[in-house]
Amino acid sequence: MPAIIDKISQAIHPSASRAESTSAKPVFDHTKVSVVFVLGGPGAGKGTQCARLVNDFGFCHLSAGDLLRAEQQREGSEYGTLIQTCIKEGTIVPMEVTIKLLENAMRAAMNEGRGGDGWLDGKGRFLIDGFPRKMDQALKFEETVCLSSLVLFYSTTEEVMSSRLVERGKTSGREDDNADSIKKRFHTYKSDTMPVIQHYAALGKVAEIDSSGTVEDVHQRTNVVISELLTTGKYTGK
Ligand SMILES: Nc1ncnc2c1ncn2[C@@H]1O[C@H](COP(=O)(O)OP(=O)(O)OP(=O)(O)O)[C@@H](O)[C@H]1O
Ligand SMILES: O=c1ccn([C@@H]2O[C@H](COP(=O)(O)O)[C@@H](O)[C@H]2O)c(=O)[nH]1
Repeated sequence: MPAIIDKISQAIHPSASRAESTSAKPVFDHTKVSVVFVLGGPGAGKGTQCARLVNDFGFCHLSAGDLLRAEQQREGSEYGTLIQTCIKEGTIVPMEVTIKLLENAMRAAMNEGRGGDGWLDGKGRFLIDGFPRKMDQALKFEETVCLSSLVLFYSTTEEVMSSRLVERGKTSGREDDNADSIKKRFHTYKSDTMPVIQHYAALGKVAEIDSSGTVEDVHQRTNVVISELLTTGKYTGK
């Protein structure tokens, strides 16, 4: 592992040993820990639906964007400025930072002693929202942290997403809910994230859900997919 990447890993998670972060096996066993990636364009409704799935199925919801914003705010973080610039410009933060934040958050959730079906006997279930945004992240996360079970892909038009973001921007306080950043985020989504969705689609691991309708409509469609995944261990799309 190059020195700069080692430095980033150690800074974000000082207790992680070098052996741990370079081990050949992923940290979590995917036969026990379910990871569902949640993708879609900016404003497609990922976070909104994840909140519903937490209630319905006891998932732990980890938003990569939220973790990065928290790291940006953390006193003493040496990545604050880097993260702030990437978010404003709609570009992607170096994968080592985001993957380490996700791994740490997953470990913390696994150690919390959560109850319920999905969390007994070393099991866990995670919604990883807004990640992986780029192929390098997808490959590295699955190699080192956990293999994913499914990609929930929320799709709608750019017009719908844009108007939702502009509306959200009136109260969100987010530095990227403005016309200039939104344009840049769409660009990154098309150039970097669409190939990730295509990659998983080729593996038969994508459930595409039209998120143009009401929150409730989208929620119902999502529940059909997740119920099948959790009952049978896979999603067939039938
Ligand atoms: N089906 C829907 N109909 C109308 N508004 C919606 C719907 N789903 C979400 N919204 C609203 O659209 C905005 C964006 O939704 P949300 O934050 O869930 O999107 P997101 O995909 O997580 O966005 P981002 O990637 O930018 O974080 C929010 O203000 C939310 O309340
Ligand atoms: O894996 C990721 C996820 C997010 N980012 C950066 O954060 C912003 C906001 O993400 P949201 O999911 O919309 O909250 C995104 O535009 C990226 O700049 C990232 O770098 N890597």
